[in-house]
Amino acid sequence: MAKVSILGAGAWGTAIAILLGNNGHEVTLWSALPAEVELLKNDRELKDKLPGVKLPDSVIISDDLESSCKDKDLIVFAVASPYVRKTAKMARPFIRENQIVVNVGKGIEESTLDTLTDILKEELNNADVAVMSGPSHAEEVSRGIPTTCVVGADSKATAYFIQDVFMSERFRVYTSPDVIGIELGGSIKNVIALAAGVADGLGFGDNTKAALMTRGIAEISRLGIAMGGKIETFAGLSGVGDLFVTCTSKHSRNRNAGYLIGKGYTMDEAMAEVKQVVEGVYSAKAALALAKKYNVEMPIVEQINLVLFENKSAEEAVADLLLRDKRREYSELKWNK
Ligand SMILES: NC(=O)C1=CN([C@@H]2O[C@H](COP(=O)(O)OP(=O)(O)OC[C@H]3O[C@@H](n4cnc5c(N)ncnc54)[C@H](O)[C@@H]3O)[C@@H](O)[C@H]2O)C=CC1
Ligand SMILES: O=C(CO)COP(=O)(O)O
Repeated sequence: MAKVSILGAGAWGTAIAILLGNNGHEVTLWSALPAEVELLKNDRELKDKLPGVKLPDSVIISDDLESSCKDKDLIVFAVASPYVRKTAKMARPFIRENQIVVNVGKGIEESTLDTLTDILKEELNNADVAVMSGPSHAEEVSRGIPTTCVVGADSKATAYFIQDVFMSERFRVYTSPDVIGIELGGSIKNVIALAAGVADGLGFGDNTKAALMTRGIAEISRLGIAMGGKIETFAGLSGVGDLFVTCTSKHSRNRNAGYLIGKGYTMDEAMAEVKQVVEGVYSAKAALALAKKYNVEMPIVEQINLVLFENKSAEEAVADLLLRDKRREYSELKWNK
């Protein structure tokens, strides 16, 4: 059994603590937020986000970062993306050489365009940093609903180790060397899910949703490949898999925020209503900046940025998407005559 610490005790960190506690590991769940620590210590349950699911008795709740990081086989970063760098800086003095760390958050830092594994590699410079992602809502993982994810790591040994720690009869883990592809799939699907939610809020139908998802994965793949990701990853769990779940699930924070925006809420009102982190809002500008940097067309990402940050009406954005210049579905496919 492994000694594991989870940094970040929101919905996802807590669901992972439940999974790994039930897998028989020695688990510590740490948070920087005193209210979160207090709540979990008192109730052994994240009542507002995962009601009715208790933490296993063995899981230790902590607000002490030093002891949480000391002598651990694995450190899981489950922090909302805007706080990953800050948390990594705080943890840095306590991270030993070659410490295995896995990011399970999904986002891109707006100011640097770094992925979350980039940030962890920079801030924890002696650590062995990996990523785990896939279609995995905390609400379902915490209840033992069958789920699959993929772990990306630079070394096979690290990927296999993390796979062993997480695998259970209800949580299947695949491995991959494509760290950047997994990071981008997980982050940018949130931006597409906002658009899918907007379409739902406007009262559009399944055709619209399927169009956004299909053209959305085309955008994600184009950017991901330009940045060194592999096409297979975007057809996999951290590509279409996560896009499907985020664009369609009642649990999705991004889809639900988009839905409210489609109904006429402002971005801030929608985020306040959803209450939990809406990562797509933080990643939208970064995705657009990456598209420009890598000279890749991302029209859905472009339009959702205009809706979120430039007050463009959602109806107008949809019309502009449909009336873009005519083109082939995939420019790589050519006629012989
Ligand atoms: N909720 C889910 O089903 C899943 C979430 N994720 C990803 O995991 C990450 C965390 O998501 P959730 O747990 O859902 O979010 P959440 O909103 O429930 O919790 C975010 C957590 O970030 C930390 N945090 C917030 N403000 C902070 C601050 N000022 N300083 C330091 N830490 C702070 C806290 O521990 C907080 O609970 C996100 O990147 C999300 O995309 C990935 C897979 C599933
Ligand atoms: O990434 C997630 C599930 O895989 C969670 O994000 P959403 O809540 O927006 O779907």
